[in-house]
Amino acid sequence: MNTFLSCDWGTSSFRLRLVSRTGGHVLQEYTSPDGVQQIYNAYQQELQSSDRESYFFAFLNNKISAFSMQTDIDLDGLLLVCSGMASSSIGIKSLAYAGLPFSCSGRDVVFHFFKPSANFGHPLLLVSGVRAEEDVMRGEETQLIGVMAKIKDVKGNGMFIFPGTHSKHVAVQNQKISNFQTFMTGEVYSLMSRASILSKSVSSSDSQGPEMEKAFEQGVADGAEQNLLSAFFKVRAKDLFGKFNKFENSQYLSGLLIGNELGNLADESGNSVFLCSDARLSGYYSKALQILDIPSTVLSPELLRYAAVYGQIEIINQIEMHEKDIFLGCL
Ligand SMILES: O=C(O)C(=O)C[C@@H](O)[C@H](O)CO
Repeated sequence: MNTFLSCDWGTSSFRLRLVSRTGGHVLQEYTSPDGVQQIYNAYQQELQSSDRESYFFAFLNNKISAFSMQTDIDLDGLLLVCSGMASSSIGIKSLAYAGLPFSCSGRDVVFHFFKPSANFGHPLLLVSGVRAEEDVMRGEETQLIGVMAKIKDVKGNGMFIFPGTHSKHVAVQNQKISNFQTFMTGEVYSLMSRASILSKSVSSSDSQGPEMEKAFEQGVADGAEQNLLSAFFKVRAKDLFGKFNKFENSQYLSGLLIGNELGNLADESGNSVFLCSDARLSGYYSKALQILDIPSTVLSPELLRYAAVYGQIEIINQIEMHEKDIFLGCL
């Protein structure tokens, strides 16, 4: 079989794709905000009448049936590959992390293979994450494997930035992850703009303009230079003193956080920086890198959209190469 189902399941998003293994073409796609966190919370509220694995399998069965109806394609028995938070303490099954150094070829991936069962009729390859001394990631390693497979001119060294709820700065040396660091940029933005006193001083908007850009630029510069806990309060002061309106202030807050995150890259001189972002955040991060004078290569947001799919294909290839019989009859 040349097609498989690819699931990139994050804390707050669910992406299911029908993929042709040759060339990595995405034939059909379904996305929803049904992140792992939401399913785990629902499982906990339902008085745990079933075990966690069965609960997640029931959810996946429903999603795959709906996907099959929507596309009018028979998906029965297709291999499902799942990366991201599905292998975490709030996912289908908690898997141990792989350690460092971690090869970007996919060779070092820790995984669990579920044969088709009465509960779930698909063979399932559940991909685990990677741990550092004091940090963890699940999902970004698979995206990085995909990026490295597609970008042939990357020499195998550099700092790879994956913006998001939990932004990752991943250091790669000789095609291996040597270390990484998480920045809670997206999550802190959401908390500060919704749940703190600053919620009264900011309003998000999709519109752009020179004033909005100026506010973002100032935020990036202040965030990179100043103590963040103190800089946060300037958002309130700017509102009270009429220096920025609430839309501009939202850009300023966003700039503060991104500037503070990227300010850490000042020590990276001599190491190439690669921005690995989807379309939603690429503009903000590339602008911030420019403002901070950090030379970087901005990878195409279209490549990042499907990086998890490309990474999963590399992982399948590696597993097939080293554990020949595992997919017998599934692929
Ligand atoms: O492994 C875990 O439990 C995580 O929390 C990893 C998380 O940071 C993802 O990498 C991105 O959200």
